[in-house]
Amino acid sequence: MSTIKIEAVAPEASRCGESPLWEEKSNSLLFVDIPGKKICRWNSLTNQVQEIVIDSPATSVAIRQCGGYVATVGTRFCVVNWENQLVSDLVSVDQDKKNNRFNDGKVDPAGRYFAGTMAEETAPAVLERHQGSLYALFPNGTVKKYFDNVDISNGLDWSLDHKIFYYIDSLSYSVDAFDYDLQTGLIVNRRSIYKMEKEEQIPDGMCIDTEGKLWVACYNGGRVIRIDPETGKRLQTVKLPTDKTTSCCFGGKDYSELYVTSARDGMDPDKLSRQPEAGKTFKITGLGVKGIAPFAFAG
Ligand SMILES: O=C(O)[C@H](O)[C@@H](O)[C@H](O)[C@H](O)CO
Ligand SMILES: [Zn+2]
Repeated sequence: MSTIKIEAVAPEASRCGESPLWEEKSNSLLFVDIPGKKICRWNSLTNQVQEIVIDSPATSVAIRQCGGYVATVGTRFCVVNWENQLVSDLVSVDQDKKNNRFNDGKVDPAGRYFAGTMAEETAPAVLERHQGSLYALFPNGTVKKYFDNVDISNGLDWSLDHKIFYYIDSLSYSVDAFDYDLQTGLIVNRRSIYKMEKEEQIPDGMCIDTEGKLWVACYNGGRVIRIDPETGKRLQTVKLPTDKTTSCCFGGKDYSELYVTSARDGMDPDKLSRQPEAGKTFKITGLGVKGIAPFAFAG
């Protein structure tokens, strides 16, 4: 039995850290600070953080096959050139919805960049409902809209055999699954595979491990949970030292460390003084499970 250890990494706290992503070649963890309008890259070897500050909320980041990164910023899919700190627009969505922005995003095993939108919040989880949609940017530059009527488009990932797409619309308090067609990127047959328990609060970001189990960050729940998508059972709970845990990804050597982002925005001063690490990114070791490398955008 291994011992689980949790430590905050990356010196600075984010207002709302999100979209952690391990980049093997730089031994780094990328993540965003949504209201901080930043894309951050923490080098695990030097403990240094580099960041790119943008003009709109940066909500997710992904590796690009041909070099550099792609990101969702405001309602735009963008290309990020880290060397010269340039962020350039590829394509916009939700142009009729001025109060919308992207939220979580991730690249599928065929190199398509999936990301969903939501109305901007006035406070955490307080927003005009049903304004969001789920999109994907295909490698040929076209954008496909899958469905609308989303409250807070959040965690997403694919099963190890690439036949299932997992998806979270936070205010449904459910983790959902669709049948996935890797060839076409089409999703059908939506169903719920896990309903959150009361103390688990709001499902946010998620990632899959090498056993095909899902790790879900519980916003306001201060934990990540491991669920079995086949049985709908929770297998494990790992509590973190702060309540607003937002997302998770595996990284580090052999993808054996779980990185968890968190937020401090929306916490009252009393809570903040009791949870001084709010907004930090945490590294969990000793879980005894591993994750998989992120897929890179193929466009
Ligand atoms: O991190 C995100 O996905 C959202 O952008 C956040 O604002 C929170 O998750 C949300 O407030 C929880 O409901
Ligand atoms: Zn999220």
